[in-house]
Amino acid sequence: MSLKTPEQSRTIMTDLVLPSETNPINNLFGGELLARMDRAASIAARRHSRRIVVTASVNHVAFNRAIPLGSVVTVEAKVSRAFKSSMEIYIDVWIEDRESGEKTKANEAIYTFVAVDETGRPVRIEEIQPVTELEKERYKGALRRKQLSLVLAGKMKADDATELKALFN
Ligand SMILES: CCCCCCCCCCCCCCCC(=O)SCCNC(=O)CCNC(=O)[C@H](O)C(C)(C)COP(=O)(O)OP(=O)(O)OC[C@H]1O[C@@H](n2cnc3c(N)ncnc32)[C@H](O)[C@@H]1OP(=O)(O)O
Repeated sequence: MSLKTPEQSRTIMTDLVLPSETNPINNLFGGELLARMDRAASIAARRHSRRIVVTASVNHVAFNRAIPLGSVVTVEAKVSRAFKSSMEIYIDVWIEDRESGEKTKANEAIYTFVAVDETGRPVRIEEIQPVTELEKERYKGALRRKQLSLVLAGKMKADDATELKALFN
């Protein structure tokens, strides 16, 4: 049987920015965006694993562009790599120009989800096979990012993070 692809987990959520979701300078609250990304990522993780999933870590968030009130925001999440029970989810955030409809990349983030059983214990999941160049690039970097996240969380010794250390050699 062929492996699942990142495309099969792709989850797209499009929504508006309402006044109750903005900060005093009329841009989307960072926390609101984090919640939207968490929701999209959890569905992508679930689509890949078909199991209960929990957020284990927010590995990276870049708020590169403020998102103004009234914007149409699209959050696109895909599993970039599946390990034993954990999955890296890559999230791209786009805003749409009201006149032209053209989409501009506003932010991106990387989350880690873990598939668990009904008692919360991690369970084995299927591997994933990247197809496009971007998917292959994200797949390749995912082990390094997993090791960095584990080192920062105090769950791995820096000495054991071989893939991460290779960056500096
Ligand atoms: C079907 C389509 C339509 C679907 C339509 C419905 C969709 C409906 C979806 C609803 C989805 C709701 C989504 C709610 C999302 C929350 O909001 S969950 C709430 C927030 N999160 C939590 O409460 C999680 C609390 N933490 C835990 O339960 C445990 O720490 C964890 C995450 C299960 C890990 O447990 P653990 O004992 O550390 O287990 P351990 O074996 O050491 O690690 C397990 C894996 O996690 C990795 N890991 C652990 N910590 C980290 C870390 N900091 N960084 C990176 N990796 C880590 C390990 O490396 C390991 O990876 P693998 O090598 O197995 O791949």
